Amino acid sequence: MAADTAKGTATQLHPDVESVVLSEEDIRGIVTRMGDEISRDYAGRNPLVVTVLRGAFIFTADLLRAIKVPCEVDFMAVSSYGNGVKSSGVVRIVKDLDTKVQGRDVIIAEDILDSGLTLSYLIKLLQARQPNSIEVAAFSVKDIEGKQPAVEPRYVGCHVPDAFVVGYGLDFAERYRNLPYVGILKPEVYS
Ligand SMILES: O=P(O)(O)OC[C@H]1O[C@H](OP(=O)(O)OP(=O)(O)O)[C@H](O)[C@@H]1O
Ligand SMILES: Nc1nc2[nH]cnc2c(=O)[nH]1
Ligand SMILES: [Mg+2]
Repeated sequence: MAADTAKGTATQLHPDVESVVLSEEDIRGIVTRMGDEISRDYAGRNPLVVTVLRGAFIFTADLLRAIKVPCEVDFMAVSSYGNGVKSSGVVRIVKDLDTKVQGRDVIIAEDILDSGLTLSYLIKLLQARQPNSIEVAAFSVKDIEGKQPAVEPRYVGCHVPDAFVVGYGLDFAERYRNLPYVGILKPEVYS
């Protein structure tokens, strides 16, 4: 099966992927819309986009090019899933920002909001550095039945089902980040 048939240039579906949730074309539309929203809201300002490595590196690269107002970018690396499909419950800072956050309009760019642990932790950490404002741009939010997200991002790209998804920066044990689409990983790969 092809992962992106709409364009005619079909991408081959990875054998470990059960089904496609977002095609390359879907992703392009989502990121363009998010860039437009941010450009409108931040006109006349110079936001600092904080990329949450590693997962958000591809999303941020696309989002920055969709933002039409001057902006800066810096990188923070955190990890809580390690090589598994369940959060360890502990967010580990692997790399901190080089840029001063005090007085800045911060936009945290995240690839996925799942349990919300990572974003809750980051918001608290960056709030303590006294930014002028802090908002979240989440490319995807996982819909978990009966559970309200712990964080409400100002900018939401899309909702994904309650399954372990990979691609477009999202990994399992560091693999699949390079898939140009987002798909559900076959459970037999991790069970
Ligand atoms: O809402 P949560 O349950 O906290 O999950 C979301 C986080 O999990 C993933 O990061 P991971 O810890 O796998 O590190 P990675 O970005 O290096 O893959 C993802 O990139 C988010 O940052
Ligand atoms: N790759 C990946 N990382 C996650 N981190 C939290 N949820 C997910 C998910 O569904 N996929
Ligand atoms: Mg990961």
